[in-house]
Amino acid sequence: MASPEPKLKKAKKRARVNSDKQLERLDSLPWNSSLSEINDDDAFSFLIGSNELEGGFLSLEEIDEAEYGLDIPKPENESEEKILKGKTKSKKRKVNERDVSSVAEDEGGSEEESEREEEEVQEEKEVKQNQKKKKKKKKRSKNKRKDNLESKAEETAEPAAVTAEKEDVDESVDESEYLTWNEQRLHPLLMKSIYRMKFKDPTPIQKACIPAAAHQGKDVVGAAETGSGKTLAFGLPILQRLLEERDKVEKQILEYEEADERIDARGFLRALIITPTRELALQVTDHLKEVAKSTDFRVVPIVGGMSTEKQERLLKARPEIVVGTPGRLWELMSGGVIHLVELHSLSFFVLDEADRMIENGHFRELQSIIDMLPVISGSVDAQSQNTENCMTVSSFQRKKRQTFVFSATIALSADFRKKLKRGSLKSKSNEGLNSIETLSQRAGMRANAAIVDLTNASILAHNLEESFIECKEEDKDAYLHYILSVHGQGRTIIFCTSIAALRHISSLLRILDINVWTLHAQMQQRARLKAVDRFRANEHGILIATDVAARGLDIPGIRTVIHYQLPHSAEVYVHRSGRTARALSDGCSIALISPNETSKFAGLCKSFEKENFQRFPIDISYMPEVMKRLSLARQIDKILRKDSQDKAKKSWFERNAESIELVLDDNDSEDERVNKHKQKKASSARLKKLQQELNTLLSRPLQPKTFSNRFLAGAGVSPLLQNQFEELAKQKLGDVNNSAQNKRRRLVVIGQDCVEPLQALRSAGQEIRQDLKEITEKRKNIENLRRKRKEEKKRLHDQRRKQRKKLKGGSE
Ligand SMILES: Nc1ncnc2c1ncn2[C@@H]1O[C@H](COP(=O)(O)OP(=O)(O)OP(=O)(O)O)[C@@H](O)[C@H]1O
Repeated sequence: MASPEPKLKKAKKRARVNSDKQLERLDSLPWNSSLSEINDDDAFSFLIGSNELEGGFLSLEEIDEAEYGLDIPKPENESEEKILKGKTKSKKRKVNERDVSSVAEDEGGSEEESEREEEEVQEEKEVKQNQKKKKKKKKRSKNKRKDNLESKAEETAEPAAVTAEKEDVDESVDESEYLTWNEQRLHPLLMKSIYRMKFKDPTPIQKACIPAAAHQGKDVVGAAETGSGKTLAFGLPILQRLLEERDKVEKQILEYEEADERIDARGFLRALIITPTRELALQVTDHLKEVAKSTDFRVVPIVGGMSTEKQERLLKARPEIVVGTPGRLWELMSGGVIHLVELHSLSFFVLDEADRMIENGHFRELQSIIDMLPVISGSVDAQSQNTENCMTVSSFQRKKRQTFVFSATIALSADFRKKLKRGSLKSKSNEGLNSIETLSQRAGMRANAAIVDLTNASILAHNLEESFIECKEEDKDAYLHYILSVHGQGRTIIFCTSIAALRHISSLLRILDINVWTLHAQMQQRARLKAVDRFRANEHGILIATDVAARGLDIPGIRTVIHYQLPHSAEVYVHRSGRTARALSDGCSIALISPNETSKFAGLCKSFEKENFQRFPIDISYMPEVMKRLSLARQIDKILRKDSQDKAKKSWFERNAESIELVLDDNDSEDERVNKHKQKKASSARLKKLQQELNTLLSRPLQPKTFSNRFLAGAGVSPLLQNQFEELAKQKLGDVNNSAQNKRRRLVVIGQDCVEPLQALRSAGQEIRQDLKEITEKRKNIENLRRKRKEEKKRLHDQRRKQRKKLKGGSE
């Protein structure tokens, strides 16, 4: 056996090499193994003081130092290891050393040895003096921190809501209004944010997820209706545990007096949150930033459509929480961006809107990202992999990490609800790779994950009133115009399935002097964000969007969602409709259903287990006027479209000619040129005339056909309508030529006190509630009738032909 002295010296030397920055850094990590000595049985006990924690944090043994480029000296025996555990134990260490050297003395050491000892004592003195100097310097800041921590320690004994850092909390906050948060035992800094955001109670999904995720360290599969606060259901546990970790480390410094001050849990990627759309990633980032405002944790979005260089710069600052879309994340990961590749520090992996992730266009990149994650011990996937592959998965790779999988519509995916009820996500071997279960397992979801399904049978938000309008395809524009002009209150989103339809209606509505913003995937990211921002800023804004806006977009005050075209799946319908009736508010959705969408609609109703939807009430007396305006708008649109197509065609020719240095000859004959000129003039005159006509119509309120001026002074005219007419009188209607000004004035509406669609729907009552079975039945009957008529027609036709043939044959 080697004598203890040389080893001791070696170790001491190493301990003195605290100028080695990397080592210092590792020492200061919150998962420093020295901390786990507090309770040897439970490496995490120092974090939460109990054994209930099942994962989420790393201990030093779990880090692959080589991956961090850290050259960490290997301890040769236990005593040495203790010394290496840093300055925090220098006091203990000195006692040990003295013991060891006294043993050496007893054993009778040589002169050389005693010289060495003298040297060591001298060195020790020097170190001591330095430390004393440092100590004085540090004392003041330490005392300050001690005060903070002591007060925090006292606070943790009390419920969080009562004890939130009082000095920082706005005095006007009445904490008694937030008592329901007590059970969640959230960190005072998080409670501070909750007070600021005025969230009086946790939502049901938050109530269910926070204890499991934050206090028991469990993985979570969460399903709850749209707008139910799922972001914070995973966001709060992440921040809670990062804060707990930070506090424990700080407490640790206090306990070990000479501990190194440079405790910095920052600088490692701790949480990676993946969302299917850029807007959602940005929104989740903002939401988490808002909650993390009082902490020093950084949240950064990594999404496509924005400068990669800028995002790389953001990542160089090593934020703890990254929220991103699969495409850009994978681009940076595969490009070797260090912060995204060093995933051994990752404690949380979140799939928001998980069911969307497994659809085409996301899955491949997501799978690649998941394959980059270190394998977790205890995960369903690891269990199966270990048996097959135990030689290749080394122990350091098996990390503790929590996986959260959330969506409003998880339960709609095949058999998922059954599995949720069974309480197991284990997939059958024959299931496709792109199922949520397989994905979750690959991401390291453990078998004992908490499964929280709070969705009701219909999956739809409970504050949502749903309705539909049955109409011909070509009448959809008229009904849309009706809803926006007669009711147009609050923010409205109109969803289209195709970009062509989006362009068509946005153009028509703009001609009808209705201000709209658009949002679709072919737009530049900057324009997309601008559209959302402007929509958000306008109380009565109208956004026409494709399904890029269907998921997650959280804009308060959206009162109405209109499905101009039905989506391809029930999930998308739920998410689209879920842009309204969020959190504590209500809202309504209106689906415009053309004859060839009826069976799709019936299918939707079936998946939501809904027998009946309400028919949206229409006052048909407005329709003649609506149609008149619409017809003018369509004509204008046609002319404008043709004009812009001609221009585009012309400029295309010119551009191409230019690129091959061709001088374009005007081949048209004189007659043709004159003709073209005449046509152009006629079309612009017609355009002007149509615009004038439309402006005249738009300059007065939309009137029902039966409306008569003699009712103006009488009862039955609402104050609002009265007001509008009075204003109209002032405006001098004759001045219709001043169209630009008129446009800005935008006097829409209204004969119904401008009731918003939800109100109209509610006040229309039960009478219009329509049994869907009845609708389908009716439609079937109509189709049968049509078929019979067709058959009859054919039969008659054949009969006549036969007769003619007969007659012909007879005459011959
Ligand atoms: N405890 C709470 N009390 C009141 N409002 C809350 C609470 N928690 C979150 N909210 C608010 O509710 C809104 C919806 O939250 P969030 O976007 O997280 O819903 P979601 O369940 O993720 O919806 P979706 O499924 O559509 O993505 C947000 O504006 C959020 O600020």
